[in-house]
Amino acid sequence: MTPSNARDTAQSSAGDATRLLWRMASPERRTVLVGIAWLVLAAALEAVGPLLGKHYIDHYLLPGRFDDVAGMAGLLAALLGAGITASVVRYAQLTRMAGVARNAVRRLREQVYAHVLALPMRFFDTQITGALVSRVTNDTESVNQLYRQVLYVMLDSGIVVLGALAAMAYLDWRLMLIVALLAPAMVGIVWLYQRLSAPAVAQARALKSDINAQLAENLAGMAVLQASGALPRFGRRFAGHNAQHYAARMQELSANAWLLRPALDLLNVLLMVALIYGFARRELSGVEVGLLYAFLAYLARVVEPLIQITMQFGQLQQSLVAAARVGVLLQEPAEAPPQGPARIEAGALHLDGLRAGYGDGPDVLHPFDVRIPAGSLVGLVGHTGSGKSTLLSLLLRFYPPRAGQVWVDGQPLADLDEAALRRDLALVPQEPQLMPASARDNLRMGRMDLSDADLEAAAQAARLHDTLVALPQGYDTLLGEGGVQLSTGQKQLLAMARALAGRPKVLLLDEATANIDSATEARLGEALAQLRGRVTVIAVAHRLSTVCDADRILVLHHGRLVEQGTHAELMAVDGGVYQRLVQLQQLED
Ligand SMILES: Nc1ncnc2c1ncn2[C@@H]1O[C@H](COP(=O)(O)OP(=O)(O)OP(=O)(O)O)[C@@H](O)[C@H]1O
Repeated sequence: MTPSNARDTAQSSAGDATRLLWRMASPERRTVLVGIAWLVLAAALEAVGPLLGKHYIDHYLLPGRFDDVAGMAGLLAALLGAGITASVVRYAQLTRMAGVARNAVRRLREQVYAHVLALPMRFFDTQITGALVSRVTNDTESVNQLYRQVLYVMLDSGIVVLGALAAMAYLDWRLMLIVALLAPAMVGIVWLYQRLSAPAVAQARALKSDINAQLAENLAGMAVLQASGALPRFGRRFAGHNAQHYAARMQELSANAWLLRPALDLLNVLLMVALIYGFARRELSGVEVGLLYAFLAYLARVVEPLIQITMQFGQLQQSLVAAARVGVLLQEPAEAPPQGPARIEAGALHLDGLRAGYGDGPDVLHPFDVRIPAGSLVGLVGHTGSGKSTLLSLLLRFYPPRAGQVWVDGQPLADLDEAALRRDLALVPQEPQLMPASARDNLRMGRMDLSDADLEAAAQAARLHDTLVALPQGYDTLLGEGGVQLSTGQKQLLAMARALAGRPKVLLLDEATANIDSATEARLGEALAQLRGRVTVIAVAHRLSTVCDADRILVLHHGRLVEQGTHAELMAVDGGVYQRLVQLQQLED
């Protein structure tokens, strides 16, 4: 992000960020309003202090009326009572505001998480995982700081300042006006500070997200990094980002160091001089000594909170940028859930003139018309990059087609209820993912309607049961990060069992047997054969032995359906793409 871009982001989004914060806190609007009312009361009680002091000077100290013990004791009791009550009220309210802040951030984080998970797959094509994680964790935490500052320091200090100014106006409004000059001066300082620091803050935030992204990317690809000897190059890239982050933070800190506390301290001294000058021009009678005391006491109550407020602007700036980044993520359009059929009854598919591509790129799948009867086994083959996975992605509704439609049992796939789609259409992906959880939980994947017997039956069918039973705690052994690591082939079997456990109507296999030895593959073939007639299976395979007894094989070439038929029919096409693929594979073997 260039500095000017960063400044635009920071400034244009401050309003959006404020609206977002208000929305998140709005369920507790009443608590905030009641809290403000109590804080006003606390400020009023505190403002009474110097008035009582003035009364003591004017009525007891200067006239020497020390014999009125009862009066002085009353005064002292009033002073103590006001001070203690103000402290208790403030403590209670600030604790209550902290609860509001934490609740608002909890709500925000839940909303961001749910929103991100509901975003269409194409969104993730352009996102870097670490940067997204940074938004959901760091940025929302920074928003918490914002609430704390707005609700605690700014609100509380603002009310104290107003209380002190009101008391000064009651005593002498002309002298109060001299003190009130501090407010526009402070606004000027903060404005200047924001202009100087906003771009640096936004830039530092974006760079921090880059740093997180690089770290996440490196950790995920550690084996490749180490094997390719790329560590020094990545180290230099990391150091580069880190140095830029340091420079951006230093730029912001130097604006902070010059403008916030020192500038206000200077203003404080100037005000003090102005006030004393104001008093010097008046006749210093006995009454005026009490007034001078009260004014100096109130001046401290105006200046210190104002310093507190301005000191917060550095953090405020960062938090606003973070809130804006979270806001942008929340504005990312999610798709409305379709309201169509709630089940896939049979699993008959009709691929009707599908055209597909990514972003603004060219079409990678060109229209063809294929009807797949329910319960049949269909092989999908073709060279690398021919569009096989793209076709599966359309069936999974990860991307909408540019034209055409998939029909499931005569209903548009696009209308199928989301839960039904995910339950009745299962995928065994090319790269199976294990969660850091037990084998059982990895099989169940949150589907609480599946019994242990269902899971074990699926593991039996996927030829994984014996492997799992042999683990230290059997099905309860922790797998994945920090647990037992399965081999790539075993992971594929687990992904297969996971898919079978839900008893899908349509099963998509994306190179599901690529890492499995021939003996296991043959046994899996038997398991798949048992699904015949009950489950529609579409199997993408490079290893053609997997699909040679399929009911039909679809051959894709540069995104076009160029051949289809049984293995025997396709082998009979002299010079055909399928025949060549088989011959090439025989040569490799
Ligand atoms: N997320 C994506 N963004 C942009 N282009 C993509 C994306 N995924 C695939 N492509 C492009 O679409 C084309 C088809 O890719 P696809 O993954 O469907 O091929 P495939 O037949 O499954 O290949 P393989 O056998 O290697 O898995 C390729 O040219 C690929 O570069």
